[in-house]
Amino acid sequence: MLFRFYRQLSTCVSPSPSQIKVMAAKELVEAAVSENKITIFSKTWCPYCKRAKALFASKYPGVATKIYELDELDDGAEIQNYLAEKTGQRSVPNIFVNQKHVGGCDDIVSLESKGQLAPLVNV
Ligand SMILES: N[C@@H](CCC(=O)N[C@@H](CS)C(=O)NCC(=O)O)C(=O)O
Repeated sequence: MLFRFYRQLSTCVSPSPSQIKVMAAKELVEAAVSENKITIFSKTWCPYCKRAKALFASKYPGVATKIYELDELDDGAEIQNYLAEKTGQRSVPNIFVNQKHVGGCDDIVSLESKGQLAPLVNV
């Protein structure tokens, strides 16, 4: 009886392994966005991600860019879920420039073509 009570209590107060993964994903995203000038949440096989990574590499080669390949991370699904919650965007690439969410590939291609990406990068 007492054992069952303690077991129920511990499931209430200590997070489950899946809850821990969700919390870790949130922490990773928040730390990545706050610590890096450019952060790209990507997937290795995604053509839009390849285009976005190539754009930053060619136009802003000297700017530190942190890339997370979600398909290579254990908690990639949780990171993608948290990004959807945080930004309203589920697709990759999901890109942040100087802590600002700028969207996906089409968004940065459009900003770059209008000369509006450089001011965000070079603040
Ligand atoms: N218009 C978006 C298209 C991005 C897109 O369709 N990405 C696909 C991968 S290529 C995606 O996120 N699919 C859902 C998923 O992988 O969970 C952009 O320019 O970034």
